[in-house]
Amino acid sequence: MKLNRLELDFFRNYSHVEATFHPRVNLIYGDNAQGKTNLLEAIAYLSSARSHRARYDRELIMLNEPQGYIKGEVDSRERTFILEAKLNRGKTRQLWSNGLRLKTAGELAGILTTVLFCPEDLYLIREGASARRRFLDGAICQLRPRYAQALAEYNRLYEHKTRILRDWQENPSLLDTLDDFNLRMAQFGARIIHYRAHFVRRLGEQAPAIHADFSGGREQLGLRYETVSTVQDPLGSVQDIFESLLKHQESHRRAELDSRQCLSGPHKDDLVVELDGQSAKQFGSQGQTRTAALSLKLAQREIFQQETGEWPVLLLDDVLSELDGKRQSFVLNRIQGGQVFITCCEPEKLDGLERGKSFQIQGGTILSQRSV
Ligand SMILES: Nc1ncnc2c1ncn2[C@@H]1O[C@H](COP(=O)(O)OP(=O)(O)OP(=O)(O)O)[C@@H](O)[C@H]1O
Repeated sequence: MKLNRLELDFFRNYSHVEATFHPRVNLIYGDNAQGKTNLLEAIAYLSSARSHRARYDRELIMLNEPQGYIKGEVDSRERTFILEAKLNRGKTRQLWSNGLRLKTAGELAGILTTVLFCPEDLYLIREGASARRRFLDGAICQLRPRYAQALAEYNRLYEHKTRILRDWQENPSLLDTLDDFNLRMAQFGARIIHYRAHFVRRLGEQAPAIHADFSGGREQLGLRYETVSTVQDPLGSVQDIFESLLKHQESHRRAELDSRQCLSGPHKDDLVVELDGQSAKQFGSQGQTRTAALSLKLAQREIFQQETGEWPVLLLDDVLSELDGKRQSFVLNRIQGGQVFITCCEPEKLDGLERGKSFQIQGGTILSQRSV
């Protein structure tokens, strides 16, 4: 998968820009607040009709303009696609693929897939378990639509059960439905654990090798999936997991009623990341946790490639700072396969680029571009 060309009109701070990209590495550089992230955001929007940092599409339209427009030429599945998105202030956005109007954003899936790494992802290792669950969920949803359905249903049940536990003392009749919610949460929870465990196993096959390359063989990355304590074998059958979840719910019933919180289920799962056998969260340096977080995303991309035969386009926003020279060189030159976009502020980083194209961004324009 690769993005050959991009055209933007009235998107964020770009009134009009056209760019032709390199099939491998594209380095987008410039001072702060010039439009580097905006460019990556436009590319990511073409893959999912969603922005990672805007809640509403109207934020993406240039201030005081009625419409914004994104157009990309993408090579994917041995064909060329022209993808277009028209963003309308006050109206829903419109999407096209090769001139045909798309009814839903879901129809974009598989044409242009992107894996985005943004500065917030640097905290993937250091933050609480919810950040790592989000990473797992996003990655598995990209590959398995059934997982997305199970997760949506589980979250819906979780919300309901949370309300029952919160209000049961004022309204005891709510407890009549608790067993039914527990049963259904165990059914969907078992599927979630099954998918997560298998995905973490795949990650565990890919990420350590990437991390070893990245760190010049100096560090060993280890991954462990932590789930509900009664689940002895998360890779086992969904039926066995289901029964273990029921047991856990039963043993926590009193505690849930007393604390009025939902304590049992995979909504408390974690992905434990270790470096040389020590918790990366507690002991990893800034550079090490960055490297580990990036290795996980790169592993996600490799798993996608193995499953579909296509490399997702990798969007790396501001990842080079705080990496030493060797680790920067890995990002610039040794990320396997597919197309990569990297933003940075320092023009010196260009010297480290062995093959690709660089774009200097200033005030929503491409001031200069150069191939190496
Ligand atoms: N809807 C919009 N209309 C016009 N300008 C916008 C809009 N949204 C954001 N901007 C402008 O875009 C600029 C920020 O661009 P962007 O986030 O791409 O910066 P950047 O080059 O990645 O900077 P940094 O290096 O600080 O991350 C800001 O000047 C902001 O005011």
